[in-house]
Amino acid sequence: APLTQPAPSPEDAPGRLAAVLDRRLALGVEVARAKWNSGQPIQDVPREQAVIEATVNRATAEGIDPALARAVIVAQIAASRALQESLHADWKAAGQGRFADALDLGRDLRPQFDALGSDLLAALKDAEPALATPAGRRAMLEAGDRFMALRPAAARAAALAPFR
Ligand SMILES: O=C(O)C(=O)C[C@]1(C(=O)O)C=C[C@@H](O)C=C1
Repeated sequence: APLTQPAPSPEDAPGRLAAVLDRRLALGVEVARAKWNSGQPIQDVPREQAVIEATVNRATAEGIDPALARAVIVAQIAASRALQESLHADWKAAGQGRFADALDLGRDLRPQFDALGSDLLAALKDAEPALATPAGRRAMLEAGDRFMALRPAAARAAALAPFR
């Protein structure tokens, strides 16, 4: 997020959730760089299934509506894919070479996704009551547009689809 982005206030649960969603997209940028170097496909279906299953199981254990948790994580994975595809298209058009400083997907990045998953569920649990109301969903969409303003439009739209 840009340095000018105000931090969400403690009582702003949709803002906190939007901030976590933007951090997840920031990880997607790093994944896009790793996969650009390795030539690995952007989509990894077994990994997606594992992330979704872990999220739904933990949500259930923590008293979060599992259907909400599933919809949110499925949307964030779609957003990450859209972001990575957009970046690869840009890099292809620009004739971008290999990145000298990309992180390692398995060793560095997937553990960061797993760690961020805890923050995502904590923020989702706090935002859950607001998200049950039209005003809360509106606040979520506004916060998402602000926090993800600099991400590709397709990624932002996919990330926010469950709140429309
Ligand atoms: O872990 C990866 O390989 C990613 O690209 C991240 C991610 C995700 O959002 O969790 C997105 C797309 C892949 O299909 C699998 C998982």
